[in-house]
Amino acid sequence: MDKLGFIGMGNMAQALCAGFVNSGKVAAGDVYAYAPHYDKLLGNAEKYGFTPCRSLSELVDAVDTVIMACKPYQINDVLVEIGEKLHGKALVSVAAGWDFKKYSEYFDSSVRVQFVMPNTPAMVYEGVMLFEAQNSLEEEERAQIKDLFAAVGIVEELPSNLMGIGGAVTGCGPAFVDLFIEGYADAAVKYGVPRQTAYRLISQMILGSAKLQLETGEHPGVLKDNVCSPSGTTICGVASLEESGIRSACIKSIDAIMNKK
Ligand SMILES: NC(=O)C1=CN([C@@H]2O[C@H](COP(=O)(O)OP(=O)(O)OC[C@H]3O[C@@H](n4cnc5c(N)ncnc54)[C@H](O)[C@@H]3O)[C@@H](O)[C@H]2O)C=CC1
Ligand SMILES: O=C(O)[C@@H]1CCC=N1
Repeated sequence: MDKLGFIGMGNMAQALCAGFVNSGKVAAGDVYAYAPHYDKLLGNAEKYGFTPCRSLSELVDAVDTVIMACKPYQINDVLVEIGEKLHGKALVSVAAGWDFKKYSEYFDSSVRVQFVMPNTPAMVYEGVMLFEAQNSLEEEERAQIKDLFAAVGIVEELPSNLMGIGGAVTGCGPAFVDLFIEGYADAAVKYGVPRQTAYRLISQMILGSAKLQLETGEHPGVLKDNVCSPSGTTICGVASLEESGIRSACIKSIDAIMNKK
């Protein structure tokens, strides 16, 4: 993989591009991007150092590996326009729902396809990069692409049938955690903590709690029990969250994604 081209330069593409370039895995000069609003693309090109392209065709001609990072509903039109040009290239798609099977309806094996479900913490190298096991990349090329994505987070391989639920939890999940940060910051502000201090304290608390679970491998219930002193304050908060059905709310949020038409 010498040159990398993004189709779409929105939130997810920017997180990946920033992570890839800042980690030193790819030189900014080897990254290209196309998005329909050229002025906006130019602004991002200045910010991240990639080369902006005026058309999809110009982008595909310039690169060896294409990262499909526009909205899922836009992909059909993109493929109608430049599908033929993708023959002989590697196509890494991060669009929800566009898995290997779906691309097989459009391409024969001359387009080498890999579906990856990333998440926005890639921007700070703390992402989760889910690789669909079924793919048609060449072995060495896949190892290189995995290595690239490993620069922005952990890489996990999942069978096709688990990519949907995996992506629901890790791809959408950052937004749910952000709601949690916002909610607890509002509570802290209510009791007098300045807002920016509140965000700093709460985000670090979440980061630390996640790290503690990852590094100890402890069951979350055990870690929760370690915070709840008998007759203490935490157990009162836990009881209140249980009354609000916190775990059920989490499960229902994923049901809502899985049942989306
Ligand atoms: N935002 C996230 O956290 C995650 C997003 N994804 C996937 O990434 C993809 C992009 O999502 P976001 O970055 O959030 O969306 P976004 O709306 O921020 O970005 C979409 C980009 O596509 C461009 N675009 C629009 N029409 C186009 C066309 N016809 N041809 C080429 N580019 C076009 C837009 O100008 C924009 O740059 C989606 O398919 C989504 O499923 C996957 C995992 C996480
Ligand atoms: O909301 C979305 O459609 C995308 C897919 C995963 C995260 N964001």
